[in-house]
Amino acid sequence: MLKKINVVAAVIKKDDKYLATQRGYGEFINMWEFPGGKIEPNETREEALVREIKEELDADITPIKFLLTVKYTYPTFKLTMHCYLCKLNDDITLLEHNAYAWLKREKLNTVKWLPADIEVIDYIINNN
Ligand SMILES: Nc1nc2c([nH]c(=O)n2[C@H]2C[C@H](O)[C@@H](COP(=O)(O)OP(=O)(O)OP(=O)(O)O)O2)c(=O)[nH]1
Repeated sequence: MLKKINVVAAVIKKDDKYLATQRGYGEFINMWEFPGGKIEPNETREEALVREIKEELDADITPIKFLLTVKYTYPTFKLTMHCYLCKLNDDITLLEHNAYAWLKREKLNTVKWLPADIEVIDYIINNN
């Protein structure tokens, strides 16, 4: 049995652009993602989102609405990722990532996303 990982991801939109961040460590280093991370026990998804963005980007966000849940099986784990549209209330400081980019909808495909994120990109392109 593959282990299961439950993650929240913040789709942060400012004007007509979306925030993409480039992983700075680990197995998927240099691939792009929506910032976020694992949900801890006794934490709501919204609480996990706010905590993770504070930890990773030193920024305060407000979750606005649930977008979609993506399920993806990696070679070593099964990922469930809950994605929320969020508003950024701060400037960001990269504490764990290598880089960030604000991408318009038509430029979302210009970075190398983690495989699970392709479905999120398709969702954004088709629902905005
Ligand atoms: N945050 C985030 N993780 C993603 C995305 N797409 C995707 O496949 N993942 C995977 C990569 C990681 O294996 C896992 C999330 O782990 P994480 O590394 O961000 O979580 P974390 O900070 O809580 O944990 P850790 O690395 O400190 O162990 O989900 C995404 O868009 N955002």
